[in-house]
Amino acid sequence: MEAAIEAVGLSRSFAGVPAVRDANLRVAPGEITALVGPNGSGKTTLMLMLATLLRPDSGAVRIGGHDAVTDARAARAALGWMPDTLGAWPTLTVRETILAVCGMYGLSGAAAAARTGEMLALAGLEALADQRSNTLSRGQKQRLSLARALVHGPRVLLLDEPASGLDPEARLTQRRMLADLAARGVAVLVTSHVLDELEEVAANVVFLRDGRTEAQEDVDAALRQSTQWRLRALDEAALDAALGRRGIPATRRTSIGGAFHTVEVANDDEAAALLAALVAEGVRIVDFGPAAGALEQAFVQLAHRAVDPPTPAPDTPTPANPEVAP
Ligand SMILES: Nc1ncnc2c1ncn2[C@@H]1O[C@H](COP(=O)(O)OP(=O)(O)OP(=O)(O)O)[C@@H](O)[C@H]1O
Repeated sequence: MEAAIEAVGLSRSFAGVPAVRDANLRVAPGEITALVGPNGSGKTTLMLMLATLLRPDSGAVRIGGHDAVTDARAARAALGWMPDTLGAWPTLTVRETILAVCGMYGLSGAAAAARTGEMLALAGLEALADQRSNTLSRGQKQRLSLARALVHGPRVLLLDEPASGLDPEARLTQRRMLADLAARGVAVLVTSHVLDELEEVAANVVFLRDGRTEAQEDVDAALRQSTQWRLRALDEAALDAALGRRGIPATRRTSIGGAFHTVEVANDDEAAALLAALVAEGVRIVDFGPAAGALEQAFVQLAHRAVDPPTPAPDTPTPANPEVAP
């Protein structure tokens, strides 16, 4: 199947300092892929190139089958872009903002009004429709930003930190919306630092470190290796004794949900064997799983692997702001 989003050997430097280096990724239609990496690893720079808003120094980008550099207009028609800050017209109301975006995509009159109504309902912004966009809360701005990205029914969605500023219920609604769009064939690439939530919604992960995409087999290996596991038993003393007999050091912690133990486990096989052994010994386990999400543990592991020293790229212009591709 042809990829909906494809980057091959993508690089971009600022003032000779590489921000993205030889990055590769591929997202199929109907897939949600998480783009994760430490602060400054190049996620936004990569997203801007995919969104046709920043010209790559080298490499190729295809969006919905269109070359994002030589056929930016077609690529833009295929994609919806949600930046990490709204950047809307401050004097326009929420409704006027969406109507203006409808106009950019060639919708006017009754068709634009109908589409705007749909977008307001989708984003839960009907009650705020006549409020000026610069008076919205951060979370409300995020909802408007997503509505704006969806106006033209794009087959590709690029979302930079879409959940930032949203309350838990709005995050849940957004995750359901993304899953729904993916089920209808939309390819979604999403960045976030809230990895537990990404893990729930994304089927694949691309890890960016120091501007480079990590090899998929390294990411998969890191995801399989959850070192800290969390256990809770009905009888804490019985659990302590069973772990002691097996010579497994455990740390007791307390949380809002009650006390639990954490142990070091080398991999999923070892975790499964430990659970089977404890149950066989009659320890009544009520909670057993990775102490933090697998994605979060993989992130920490990948982020701390040895890094190559940064190499200056050949001379490149220094833009004050990201340069907009024509
Ligand atoms: N317009 C610019 N001019 C100069 N340097 C830039 C520019 N944009 C980004 N950079 C640099 O490129 C690197 C990657 O930045 P980028 O914003 O892409 O990272 P990020 O992974 O999105 O970070 P975060 O998680 O903090 O949002 C950083 O070192 C940043 O300082």
